[in-house]
Amino acid sequence: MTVETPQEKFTFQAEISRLLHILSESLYQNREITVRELVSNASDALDKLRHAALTDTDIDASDLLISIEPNKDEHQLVIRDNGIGMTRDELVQNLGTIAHSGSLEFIEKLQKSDTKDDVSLIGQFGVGFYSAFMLAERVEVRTRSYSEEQGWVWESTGDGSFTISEPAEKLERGTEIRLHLKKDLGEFTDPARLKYILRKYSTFVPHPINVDGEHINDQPPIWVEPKSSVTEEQYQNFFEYLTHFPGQKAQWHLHLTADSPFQFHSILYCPDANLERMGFGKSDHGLHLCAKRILVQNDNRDLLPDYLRFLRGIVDSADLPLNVSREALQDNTVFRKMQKVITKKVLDHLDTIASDDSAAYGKFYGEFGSVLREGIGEDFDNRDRLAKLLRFKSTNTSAEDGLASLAGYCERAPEDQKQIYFATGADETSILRDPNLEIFRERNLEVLLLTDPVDEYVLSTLGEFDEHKLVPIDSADLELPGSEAKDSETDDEKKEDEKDAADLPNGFGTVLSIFKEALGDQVEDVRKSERLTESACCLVNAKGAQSTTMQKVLQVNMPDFEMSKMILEINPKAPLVQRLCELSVNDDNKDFVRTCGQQLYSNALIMAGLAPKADEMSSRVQDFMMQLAQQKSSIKV
Ligand SMILES: Nc1ncnc2c1ncn2[C@@H]1O[C@H](COP(=O)(O)OP(=O)(O)OP(=O)(O)O)[C@@H](O)[C@H]1O
Repeated sequence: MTVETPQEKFTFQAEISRLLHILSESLYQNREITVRELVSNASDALDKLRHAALTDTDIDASDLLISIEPNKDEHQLVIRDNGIGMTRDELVQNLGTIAHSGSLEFIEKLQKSDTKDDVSLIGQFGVGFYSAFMLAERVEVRTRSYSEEQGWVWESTGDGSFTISEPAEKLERGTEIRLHLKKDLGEFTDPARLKYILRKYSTFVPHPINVDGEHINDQPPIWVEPKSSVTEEQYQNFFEYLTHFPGQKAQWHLHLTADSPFQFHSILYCPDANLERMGFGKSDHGLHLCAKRILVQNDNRDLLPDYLRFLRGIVDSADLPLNVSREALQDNTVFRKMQKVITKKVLDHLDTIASDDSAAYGKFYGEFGSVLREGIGEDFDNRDRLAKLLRFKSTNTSAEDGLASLAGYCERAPEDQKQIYFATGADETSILRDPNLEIFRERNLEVLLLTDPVDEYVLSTLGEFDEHKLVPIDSADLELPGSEAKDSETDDEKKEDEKDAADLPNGFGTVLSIFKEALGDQVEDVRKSERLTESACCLVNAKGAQSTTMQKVLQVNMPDFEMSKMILEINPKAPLVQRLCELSVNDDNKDFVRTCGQQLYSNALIMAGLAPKADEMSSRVQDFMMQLAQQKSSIKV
């Protein structure tokens, strides 16, 4: 037995203590993931050493190896690598604090959930090492950095603190993780069981893995193989290897090979679920970037635009320099061309799915549409292509799988329809109650239903699609098919218009002017509505103004933002309005009509999701109730 002296004691960062507590209590059954995580760290350490050797010829990066040594008698499992190793400071930093931004969210999520499924995600959040405490009651790390002669021993029982000491013996370069296994976990000393686990999760590790001296991973790098020779199982295994997510299937994958003008091989995967939607923060994973099969970066986020950040995979190119910094890579011409080509190929692939299998595309869009649509604002060159990939709910029930594309919308629209109409609101039910929709319903015109303000932002950024202007239904800019070109109206149509004007109830003009006077500068205007068929009134945004939903979002985010004044539209066919017109001939009713105007405006505000002045409205409604109550009789007949 070796004796280490002296020991220095450290406390784990609070978040790590929380994580260790959760992991040690976790009932999660799939403890195999610990082996995967530790082997993955060992592989990273070998990659780092090989990378360092590119610039430092004194480093011997030959015979890199990961060895797994089970010890039944001692009830221990050792995972050893001859990689980059860690200095004392690196040990304190790397195995005592949280380095990755996403990991705090992961821990918070674990605390809230019953941890059953979420633990399997541990490797995605840069805290994989700590999974060692799911298997071990005590963990010992013996390590020596390639950059120094002195080695170090890190030790912890996962109870809130760890110690660091100098080993008695001289350590080889690299890292050894010794797991003193929990009592009931003897299976992790069984070589057959370990080989099974490693073949399942670590078969694509690009360095040899030995179990008790036997080399067990001989999987060829499938991305450089011809597509026809790669099986679905290999694609699936590689996806699991890349994502550290056992059992999750990719929605689709794209295997790309190019020889000119530059050479590259790539496999890109679209995961099944979007973790960002599940409450984890913005995904910060990247692609594995290799040059001639040697890993250059394992989280490259520059090769794909941000709006495709959900894709996972590998890109391997003989034309990329091996030894470059992130910044230098950005300036590399081949790299920039590769960005364009890969983005184009992904968009081509999405086009194909969208046209060949709308159900599959609907599933994809449901998960990742919220990320993809960011591209409309970010990627000017591909904006038109991205616009074709957008999907929305729509009032047209025959739209593909409940989601409508802009192209499909334009095909279905009458030929003289020059605009694409959209309605916005907190949810579909409240949008469908919007009185502004009445005319569209009556004339059977399709309206896109937007429940996420980001969609409205996307459509306003887009401006138009296929020569159709994108217009919110509560806009004064609305042009309905058939309502333009008054000059070319036939005599019959002109007569119809005149008849309409003559049909206006007597006193309508008086009612409008009483309303205008009552509302003063609270509104931009009060006018006759062409869009209402049933409701008495609605609010419309003045020409050029943003929609109400958009303005509400701006108001929440910018305290100084002032909503623009709206136009109150009155429906002359509504029975209440007609009665007010009759009453308006008698001057004695003027006050009553005025109060009705104020109340109609309050109602319209509520329907538009805006708040009327609560005190004024409640006393007004109370007065109305009083008037009605006084007309009732208390005598029982
Ligand atoms: N075998 C090892 N050799 C050298 N350094 C290691 C080794 N294992 C862990 N480390 C260091 O500890 C850090 C924390 O490891 P952990 O598994 O918790 O997260 P990570 O590996 O950084 O995350 P990710 O798996 O997302 O890359 C690593 O980044 C690395 O610097």
